[in-house]
Amino acid sequence: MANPLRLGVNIDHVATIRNARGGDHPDPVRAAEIVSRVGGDGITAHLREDRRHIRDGDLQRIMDATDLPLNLEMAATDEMLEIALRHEPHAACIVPEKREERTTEGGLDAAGQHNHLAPIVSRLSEAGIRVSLFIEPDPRQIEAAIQLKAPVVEFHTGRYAHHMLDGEDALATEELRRISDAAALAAKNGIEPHAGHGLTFDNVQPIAAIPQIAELNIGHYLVSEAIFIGLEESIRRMRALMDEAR
Ligand SMILES: CC(=O)[C@@H](O)[C@H](O)COP(=O)(O)O
Ligand SMILES: NCC(=O)COP(=O)(O)O
Repeated sequence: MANPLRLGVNIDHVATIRNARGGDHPDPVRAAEIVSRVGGDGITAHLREDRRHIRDGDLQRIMDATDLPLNLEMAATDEMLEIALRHEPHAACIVPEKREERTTEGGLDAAGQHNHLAPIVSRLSEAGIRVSLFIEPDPRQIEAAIQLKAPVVEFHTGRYAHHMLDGEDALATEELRRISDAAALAAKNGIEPHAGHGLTFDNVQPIAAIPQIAELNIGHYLVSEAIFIGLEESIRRMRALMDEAR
């Protein structure tokens, strides 16, 4: 039997809705509690430099509210390193960040930033935080992850998701093959492959079927569907689709 596939639920966009009115509602902590209740395997939250969704105070409240592991997505900056070391989440996923972007547009250039990333990865690892690098499914970036001694990589599935959405089947298949090959290469080198970004009920199964992938992190779509079917049902359906694909 293939390895079980974990579902990390990204609750950023609960906070996006909260921040639209500046108050406390809806509270991402309540979302984290629901994730825990319906069998999600972890919480993912991205503390952006501009705090457009998750805020500093959310991190400790999320960690206090549930026993689920927190995967903190963070840019490779001194500020974020200090925050991660203070909170000591289960995992830290280093992501590229541009203030003007609407969402995380691509993977981290781990290959081009070795000297900048190396001390950050070391400090997080020394603190017992499991480091993940959010990268494109590219052998060059996997080689960089090996050099950096990152135990985990998360492949950015945004390109695949866009091709699926636009009905570009051949391009989607090609990107799926890149992700599948990259997962095999990472696993062969002792790195645990994860994947995420832009995954939906319609496109999740081919990614979930890649046997080496151990975890999917999914957020925007789950929160969007929650408006219509509730967060519990949204997570349950995603979980069922993932299990079926496996
Ligand atoms: C890194 C990543 O993919 C997630 O953090 C997710 O997309 C939600 O955050 P943004 O939409 O702010 O990028
Ligand atoms: N790292 C990807 C993630 O956490 C969720 O991305 P999305 O589902 O919000 O696009």
